[in-house]
Amino acid sequence: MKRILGTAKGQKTRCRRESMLLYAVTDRTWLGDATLAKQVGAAIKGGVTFIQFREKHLDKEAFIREAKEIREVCMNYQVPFVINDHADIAAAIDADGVHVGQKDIDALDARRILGEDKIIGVTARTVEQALRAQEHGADYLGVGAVFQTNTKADAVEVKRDTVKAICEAVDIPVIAIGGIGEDNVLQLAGNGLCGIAVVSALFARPDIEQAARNLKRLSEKMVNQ
Ligand SMILES: Cc1ncc(COP(=O)(O)OP(=O)(O)O)c(N)n1
Ligand SMILES: Cc1nc(C(=O)O)sc1CCOP(=O)(O)O
Repeated sequence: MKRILGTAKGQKTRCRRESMLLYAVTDRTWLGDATLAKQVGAAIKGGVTFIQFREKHLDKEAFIREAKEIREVCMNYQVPFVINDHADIAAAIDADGVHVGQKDIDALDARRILGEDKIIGVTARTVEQALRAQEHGADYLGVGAVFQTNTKADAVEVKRDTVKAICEAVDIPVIAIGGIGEDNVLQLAGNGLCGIAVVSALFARPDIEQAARNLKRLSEKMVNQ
């Protein structure tokens, strides 16, 4: 199947702004009897535009097996698929890219591992981190936590002024993450964000497809307000 993300060298089309509108980060906490592939499928059907596979408690073998399964789902729907933290695994399974934090490998090293065509996302919590990530070849930034969250134990709050300053400082797309839900997404309007990244507002919900539909509509409104 044709990949949507294959680009000529140097072209900045690895990561389209529209793809950043509703970014879903996986989490098995609320799986129940479902499979993650099924949940991700429902999220995409509802309008999710980007998937990050983030699984902190799987051993390497299970991680790779599951990541390959989710990659297939994303390929079928032509939705970008990145792996959290592990650039080597992203390369090994031909994911569309990797998302790395400030405690992970640098974007420069991720680029060396993955090559020119892959997406590299970086977490930034200050303007300095954002500018360095952009200089080092990041394709987009995740900024958070913009609200209180129970999903990431070591999340650190990022103030709204900082979100805005980061969006103004860089040219690459910036998305917000952390505690975002239908009730507060519109509070993020006016900061220059390209979209939102969510975990529990999708995967903890009984109807993931409907939750995605609601969040997509609100995210579009937030970005355009
Ligand atoms: C889109 C997005 N933004 C931020 C993060 C957080 O990354 P990081 O700081 O590396 O923390 P962990 O995800 O590894 O706990 C993210 N994953 N995605
Ligand atoms: C993966 C992640 N990173 C964060 C950060 O602040 O960098 S917060 C977070 C979890 C976001 O989960 P929820 O949408 O359920 O609040």
